[in-house]
Amino acid sequence: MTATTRGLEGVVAAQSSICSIVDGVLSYAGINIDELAENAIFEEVVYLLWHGALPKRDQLEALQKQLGENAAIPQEVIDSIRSYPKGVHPMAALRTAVSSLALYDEEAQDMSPEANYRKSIRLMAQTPTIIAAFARIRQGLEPISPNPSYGLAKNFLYMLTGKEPSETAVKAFDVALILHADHEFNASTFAARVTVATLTDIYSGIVSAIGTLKGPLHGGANEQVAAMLTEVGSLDNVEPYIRKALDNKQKIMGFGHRVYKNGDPRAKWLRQMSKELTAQIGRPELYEMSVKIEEMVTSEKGLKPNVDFYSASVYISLGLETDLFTPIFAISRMSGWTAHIMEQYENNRLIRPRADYTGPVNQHYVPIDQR
Ligand SMILES: CC(=O)SCCNC(=O)CCNC(=O)[C@H](O)C(C)(C)COP(=O)(O)OP(=O)(O)OC[C@H]1O[C@@H](n2cnc3c(N)ncnc32)[C@H](O)[C@@H]1OP(=O)(O)O
Ligand SMILES: O=C([O-])CC(=O)C(=O)O
Repeated sequence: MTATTRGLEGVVAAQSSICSIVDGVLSYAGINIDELAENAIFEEVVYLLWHGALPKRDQLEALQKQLGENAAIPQEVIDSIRSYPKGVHPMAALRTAVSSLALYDEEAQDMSPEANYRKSIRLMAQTPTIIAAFARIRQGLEPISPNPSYGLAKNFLYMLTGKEPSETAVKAFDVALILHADHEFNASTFAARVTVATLTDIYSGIVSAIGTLKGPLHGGANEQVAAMLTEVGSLDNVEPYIRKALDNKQKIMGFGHRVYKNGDPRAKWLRQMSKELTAQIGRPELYEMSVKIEEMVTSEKGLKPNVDFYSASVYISLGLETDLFTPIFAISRMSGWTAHIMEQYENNRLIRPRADYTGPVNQHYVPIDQR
């Protein structure tokens, strides 16, 4: 048997033509993420991940129309969301609600590529609606129906508040969605691929992915960064807070990465957005604290911020509740998860590694009274 690689570090598990990370450069279907963040809208990126090429105008308009038309969720799912305990984490609510979508999807078990594409559209369109509905229901408010004429970013912000979001907020949110859309074999995407490689349905793959993204070592880190900023509280407290955390060998959330050792190319975009947006809302200290944390963690540990670090202050600036940060990541990553699931089905082989057994050997069954 081959040597064990802890955490599968550096292991190439399959071929993929969706997303690459080469020498620290992140590209979707060969297009540098910087160009996409600068020029694209999220729906173009969704199309790019699903089809491997940017959409022409009519193709983009068709996708936007399909996403708009499919954004409403079945009444049964809304009713079930009403029954969830109000205090549960929104990622747990999302995981359950996405699972229940499958119960009302007549195509849930149809494994044809066409049906899986249609389900990908529905999952992409309905995820923001589920999250916004849960966020309102837990506050005792009525959910707001999606507006089919709005883009995905605008619609989500609108469904949360019932108010037309500002252009700045929509643009910032859209860029954040682009930056989080895919990241080759990250843990949640890999979980989705392992799941569907048994030839189970797409919903099962997405439920695995949501459960995996939730963890604080992965997508859950953005919420933890927000908690850290609150605990730090002031610029003066950064030094003692981070010193104590490092002395106690605590992980500083939003730092480090399995693949990027010289910095995450998405972080600079979020850093700049954090600078601008925190100034706009009159809370520049959130950015200043973040920069000071970065300086300290980088100089003491050599660790750079990942995508989750500055996204926290960006989302705080957009007025979003902190426990919605990871579900927002899920909205974006739904595009990548579904792209990877469809790619897995196209060229499937069961994913089944081996374990290096380290337990006792040559043991015997001992009757219960003699143990
Ligand atoms: C979207 C995303 O998923 S991005 C990642 C989001 N997660 C986080 O931000 C959580 C904080 N970061 C981490 O826990 C890690 O850096 C991970 C999980 C992202 C990557 O983990 P790995 O590739 O396994 O790195 P690993 O844990 O081996 O780190 C190497 C060393 O750096 C340390 N280290 C890594 N990240 C951090 C951190 N954020 N704070 C402090 N020390 C850290 C480790 O403790 C380890 O030290 P050691 O060699 O003395 O034991
Ligand atoms: O790739 C990873 O390990 C985590 C990550 O940055 C992502 O999923 O965006």
